[in-house]
Amino acid sequence: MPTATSDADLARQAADEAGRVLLAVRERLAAEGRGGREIKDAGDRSAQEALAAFLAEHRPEDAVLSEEAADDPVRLTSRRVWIVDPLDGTREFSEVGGDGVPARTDWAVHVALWEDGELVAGAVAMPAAGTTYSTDPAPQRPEGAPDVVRLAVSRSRPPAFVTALAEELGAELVPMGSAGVKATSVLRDEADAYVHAGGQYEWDSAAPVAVARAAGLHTSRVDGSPLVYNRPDPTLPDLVVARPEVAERVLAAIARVAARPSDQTAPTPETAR
Ligand SMILES: Nc1ncnc2c1ncn2[C@@H]1O[C@H](COP(=O)(O)O)[C@@H](OP(=O)(O)O)[C@H]1O
Ligand SMILES: [Mg+2]
Repeated sequence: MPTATSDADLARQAADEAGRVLLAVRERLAAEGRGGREIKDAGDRSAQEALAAFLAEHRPEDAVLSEEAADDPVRLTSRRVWIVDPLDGTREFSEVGGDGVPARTDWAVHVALWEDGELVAGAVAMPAAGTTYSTDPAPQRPEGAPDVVRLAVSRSRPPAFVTALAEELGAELVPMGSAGVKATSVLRDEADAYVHAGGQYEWDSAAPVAVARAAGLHTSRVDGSPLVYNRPDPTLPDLVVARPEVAERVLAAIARVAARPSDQTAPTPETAR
């Protein structure tokens, strides 16, 4: 159905729709006493179905690259490609508390639009927190330079490189799940930067990076080079999202850690591609 809805609004609507589905699925399965694996799988599947149906209805001409769908090579010759992660922070989504009630809010739905070489719109929904960020209207960012940098880091598998970076910077680590939650934690003033290395895919960072850029945050690879999307190989193993006031400091510290000759924690040429 053709509409006059902007791509940014559509991204937000799509992420919110998948978020509603995810909340309902999680509540139902947790009430039935199902385990983490079942909740993960049902979440991935139902959010993928919701996003695929939504995009097919509203933007039928566009290609889609999704974590949860087979990679269709048509995206490599398409002008417009939606890059989506139906459920980011799958582990946190599936965690149920001792009382049998799911409690974690650090998981997200990512919906980004790539057009002619650039990310042009996107949304990151945090359904359990009742918050959705989109590129338009752009979120506000906190301003000012902190004395002690707070680095958002994976709560389940913090990369050794980021632990070494925190020591180099004298930074505090703030653990949480989901790449989208970590990137937007800078907007919530819970962290000043999100640095990741060692493995990720385009869908993990496309929407978070689109939203972060719209808010005026620094975004790049760990070597400072630009993040490039819709490549034949969707591997995109590292990134930096940072308040502009700390970006130079963080990138300089990353370079020092990476330059340590015997440091096994530095991103290798492969992971820092
Ligand atoms: N070394 C690695 N290799 C591949 N993917 C990784 C990774 N480290 C983190 N990720 C992905 O990045 C997202 C955020 O992870 P984390 O919360 O640990 O920081 C997760 O996405 P999914 O939940 O969509 O699988 C996770 O799978
Ligand atoms: Mg992901």
